[in-house]
Amino acid sequence: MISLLLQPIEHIASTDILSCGPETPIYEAASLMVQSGCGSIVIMNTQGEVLGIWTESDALHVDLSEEASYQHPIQDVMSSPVITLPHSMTVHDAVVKFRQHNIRHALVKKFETIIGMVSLSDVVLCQGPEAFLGLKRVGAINAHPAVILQGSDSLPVAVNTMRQRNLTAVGIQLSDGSFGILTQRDVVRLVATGQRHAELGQVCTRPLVGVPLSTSLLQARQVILHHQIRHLGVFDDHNQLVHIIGFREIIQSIEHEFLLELHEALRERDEALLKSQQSLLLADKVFESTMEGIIITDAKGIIRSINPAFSRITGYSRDEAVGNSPAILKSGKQPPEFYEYLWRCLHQEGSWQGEIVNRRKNGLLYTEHLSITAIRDEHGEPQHYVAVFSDITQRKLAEERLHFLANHDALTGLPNRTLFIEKLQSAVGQAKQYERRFALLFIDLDRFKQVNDTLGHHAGDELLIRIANELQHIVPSLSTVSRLSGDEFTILLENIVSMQQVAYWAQSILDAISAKSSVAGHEVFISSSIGISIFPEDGSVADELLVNADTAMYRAKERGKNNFQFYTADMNASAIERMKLEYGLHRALAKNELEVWYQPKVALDSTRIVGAEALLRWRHPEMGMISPGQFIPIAEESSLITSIGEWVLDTTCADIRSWRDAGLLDGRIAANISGLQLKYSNIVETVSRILKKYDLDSSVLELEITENVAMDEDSGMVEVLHRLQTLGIYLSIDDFGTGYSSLSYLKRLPVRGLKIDQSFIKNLHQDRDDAAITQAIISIARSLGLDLVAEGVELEEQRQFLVEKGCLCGQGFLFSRAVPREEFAELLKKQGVLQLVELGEPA
Ligand SMILES: Nc1nc2c(ncn2[C@@H]2O[C@H](COP(=O)(O)O[C@H]3[C@@H](O)[C@H](n4cnc5c(=O)[nH]c(N)nc54)O[C@@H]3COP(=O)(O)O)[C@@H](O)[C@H]2O)c(=O)[nH]1
Repeated sequence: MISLLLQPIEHIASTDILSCGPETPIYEAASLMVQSGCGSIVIMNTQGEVLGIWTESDALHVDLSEEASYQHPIQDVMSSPVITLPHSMTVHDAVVKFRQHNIRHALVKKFETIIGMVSLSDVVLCQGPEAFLGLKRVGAINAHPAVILQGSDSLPVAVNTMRQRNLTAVGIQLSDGSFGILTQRDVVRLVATGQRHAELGQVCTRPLVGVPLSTSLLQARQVILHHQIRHLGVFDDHNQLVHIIGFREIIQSIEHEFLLELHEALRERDEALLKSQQSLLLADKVFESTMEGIIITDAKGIIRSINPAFSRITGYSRDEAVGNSPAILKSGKQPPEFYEYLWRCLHQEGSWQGEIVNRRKNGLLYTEHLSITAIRDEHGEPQHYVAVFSDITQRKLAEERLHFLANHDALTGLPNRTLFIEKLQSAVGQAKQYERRFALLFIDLDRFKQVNDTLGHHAGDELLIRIANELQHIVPSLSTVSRLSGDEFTILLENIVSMQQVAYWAQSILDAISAKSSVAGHEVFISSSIGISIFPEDGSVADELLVNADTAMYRAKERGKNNFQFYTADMNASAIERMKLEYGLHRALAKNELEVWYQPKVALDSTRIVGAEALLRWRHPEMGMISPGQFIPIAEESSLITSIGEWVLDTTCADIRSWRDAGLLDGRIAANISGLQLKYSNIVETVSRILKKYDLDSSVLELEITENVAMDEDSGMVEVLHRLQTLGIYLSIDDFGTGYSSLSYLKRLPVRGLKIDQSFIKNLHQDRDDAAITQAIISIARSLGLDLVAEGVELEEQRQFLVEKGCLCGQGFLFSRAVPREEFAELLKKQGVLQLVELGEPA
């Protein structure tokens, strides 16, 4: 309905307009109306101006009693003024005008020319009144009761009656009982022909076409159209004429329903309009206030509109953007194929979304998340493109930062284990594809833990950062340096051509790391052990290469640290062995698998026992007796040395106590003490506590410290040794001659004895150098006033040589191997109480 109401009135106006001049006599105007079948005539002057209108109902006002009145000019009886409506006015607005002016007709004007006439009936008819007509009965239209005159009544009586009672027709009862009808149109016809006094029975139209009360208005309308008449008689069940209804009444009777419907339709339209206005307003507000930038382009991609967020993000004002292409934002970071794909998506699917790097007006790059949608017309042709984007630069930076943190070591900034494994896997893939070799270097810092423990974690961190920088500078540019954990670093050397080349880099790394450096205000000497595996020889997958480089690194540790080792297949066996030992060592103490054995120290001239060295033994349930030379380094690496060392001291003191109680021992027993134990285990307090525990005097215990440990000037060793000396402990230097003792430093140490290393004793009877060294050590000891013990005396010639040169105390298989405590007790028993003698007193 709405669409019909919104059409212009010229579409429904009737264009058959009858007109006459204002001077036209009434009868002549009536005659024109009768001839043309029109119900009205428009009165115009010669300029074509509308002066008034004369309708069928106006004909009732003609005085039929006076003949001259027919001659009067029409302008005397016309209605004026006439409402004129513009041709483009909507039907809806015309209805409003009809109601405002209480009229049923209006002329339609186009460019000052009257082109037609529109009536309320035209409006109703153009809406298709069938639906309303079908629902209503003729009895329900509230028509006037029929006015019935007699056929013998005169025409003026009928005209007066119709005028006074505002009727469009009256019924005429004829002498034969049938009915005729006189309508306004009949009156016009009679005016046109000049009849004034005729009897109604002569001039009425007969017969009166009638319908019963129950007839629907739709049927009544069809009867009217069928008979080409304008009025119907309505008869009740007793065949009495109750109403006379005309086409106009029929239409008027549904006007009410029609207007109600119209009102409802308009209300709905207004509501819909309001809603759409509100949603437009809302959309407008969203457009203006959203945080997302919005660009609307035409079909050619030219910017037609942008919102404030666009300007905020890009820096381009509305004037700068509108009329331009979004290419003003192009950063050059996306290749042409990217844009080709974007446009293909837009054409095929109507939308695209993704991330894109663009450039702000100030030249800075930013990343945006962009959604573009094509707006198509009803033919599917794109009319506009709407692009909505948000600036995700900060989010991307945060994501990148998170990604970096997840893949890099926070302290050094180097790739961490996760990223290293990725790079290693990728290196394997590349090397396989291009048949190349690469080397994996596994670097572990030696004694880094001590730096941490003694100087604190800040110093440790400082050292790690320095080493990380060092490594990055030293290796070839395409290498990847990573930090796996703590003091473990890896280096991937790609495209290697020879083992010599790898060895060169490994040595360079060792040299760089072992250089003396200052950390947290202290001079530290740090070194490293490097294990190397080569692709493809030492592994075809990342894990295998890493495990093998790690194994080779352990071999480097075993070989005295500060060196590098290439992986070899046999390393695996010893690595597994080592793992087994380490695992077993953890439970050895708890399971009582450790024992302390004793090797006698004898007076070389008399072979009488003058002391003993406590030596640790591990009776492994499966592997049998394991030498301390095998497991002490593992204990040192895994920090087990502290508890094991303490257990040795406790067991030794317990044995001393029992031998003293048995009256077997009145002398001194030596125990070995590891450098780590000395530095990090509160050795002074431990020794003091254990002596107290067994109620022993400190003079019964000797501690042997290896030469290298004793010479470590930077570790605070001297202070510990002094404290032990203060406690009354006898200190001696083990393996003397293998290290690099500075005699002046040695002189300052609170040691009382030297033990000549067995490597010199072994061949002294046949090697002049060893004999000379041994003799030199004996001289040094003498000049420094130190006791001497020769270790590893296996032959009589060795014993004699030593006695001759003045070394009077020795230890070796010539006299006894290390034996279990019970056996040692037996040895003591055989020769009586062990006296404390000044061993090896220089001659
Ligand atoms: N920190 C600790 N170190 C310890 C402890 N117990 C032993 N050790 C050290 O282990 C290394 C190996 O010791 P071991 O296998 O017991 O060998 C000792 C002797 O059995 C051996 N020896 C003695 N005489 C001879 C000989 O005539 N020939 C020969 N081939 N070997 C002989 O020498 C080792 C004693 O060496 P040393 O300590 O240098 O006097 C060794 O370094 C031990 O120090 C422990 O409890 N803690």
